[in-house]
Amino acid sequence: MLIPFSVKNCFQLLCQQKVPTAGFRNPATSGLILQSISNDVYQNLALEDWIHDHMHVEGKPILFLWRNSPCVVIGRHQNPWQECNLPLMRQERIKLARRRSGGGTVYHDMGNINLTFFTTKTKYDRMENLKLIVRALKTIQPHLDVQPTKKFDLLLDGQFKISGTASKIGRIAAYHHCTLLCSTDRAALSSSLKSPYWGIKSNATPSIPSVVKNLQEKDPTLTCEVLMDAIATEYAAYHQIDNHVNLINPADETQFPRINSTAKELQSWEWIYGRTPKFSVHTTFHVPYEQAHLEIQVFIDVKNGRIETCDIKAPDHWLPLEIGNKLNSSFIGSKFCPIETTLLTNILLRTCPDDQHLTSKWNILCEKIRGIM
Ligand SMILES: Nc1ncnc2c1ncn2[C@@H]1O[C@H](COP(=O)(O)OC(=O)CCCC[C@@H]2CCSS2)[C@@H](O)[C@H]1O
Repeated sequence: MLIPFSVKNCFQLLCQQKVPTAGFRNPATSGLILQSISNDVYQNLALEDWIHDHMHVEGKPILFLWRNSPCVVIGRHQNPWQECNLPLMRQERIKLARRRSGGGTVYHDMGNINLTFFTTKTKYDRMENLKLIVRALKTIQPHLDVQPTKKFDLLLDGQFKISGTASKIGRIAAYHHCTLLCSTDRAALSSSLKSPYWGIKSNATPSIPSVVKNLQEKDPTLTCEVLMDAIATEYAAYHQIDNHVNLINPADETQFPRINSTAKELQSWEWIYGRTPKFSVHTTFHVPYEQAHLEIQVFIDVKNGRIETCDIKAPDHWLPLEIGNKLNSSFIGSKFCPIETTLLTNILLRTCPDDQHLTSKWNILCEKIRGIM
């Protein structure tokens, strides 16, 4: 059920903005500036969905400002194993999120500002939004050299990426969202976006890596607060609205009915990993054997994040064929995920002969397989 912005629920207060007395403008075309009080990527992405789904034909343009605790956000049609360093992210508790818009992978933390420009489909204009950001930057620091590119990045000094863009266009509404690097941890950004896996083949959208820089490295006065304030002021001036920034809580169901179930869906394994386009892995492991090494080949097809076919080719004398086959078939249908693999292989090991040699080989092999997940 679509709940219009202006009725009883949620944005009642926010939507009842006064139209300037002498103005001829329709209140529906004025605008609204929102800022999230949450730093949870799933809640903030859910709010984007909510606004997108509830925006009607006459909808006001909305600017939504939000920041997240450390996370990596992949595009709708991407493969997280190809795009990021999942073991490192698990270790450092960097969340992984899949957004609804297409495009590449970016890293967020509290030093990165996200801006979402909601409009009707007809008013959607990414270049106009980027120019607005550039104007805002110039009001604080007139000498900054920031230019939008053809792919809608923002470049500082003609070479450093400070902003990346993605968008979603619906039947009625559309949004353009982009990042703005202010004081992000660049070491965490580059290590999180370096995949340790190899041998993956897929048709997933690849990211386009760039050399990035923070605005604060150029000018230490450019804090996130200063930047958000300047952008809100510029947005207000452009739309001739009050520059009041409305703080909102994206977990508040009295304002955004049913939003928490969207956040939960965005956080689910099925959405984050399960939506990965079909891919295959062909890799080789080396395991110790009689003072040397022995080669094991692995072929795995993954569909909807689950193993569709698995062929682990280990020499017979190292792993009895029967056990290898058991392992291959037990993987079918299971999640391409280290936790699930641990559970599965522990159960399976109990059905194998109680042989210390075999157990240690099994553990080595399973560790290697977990390493590609
Ligand atoms: N935060 C951030 N900002 C700008 N550029 C980044 C960032 N993190 C990584 N990168 C660089 O961009 C490339 C990927 O560029 P690529 O062009 O492939 O992808 C994008 O730009 C997508 C932007 C999505 C913006 C959304 C807005 C709200 S939710 S996410 C990556 O390899 C890094 O080199």
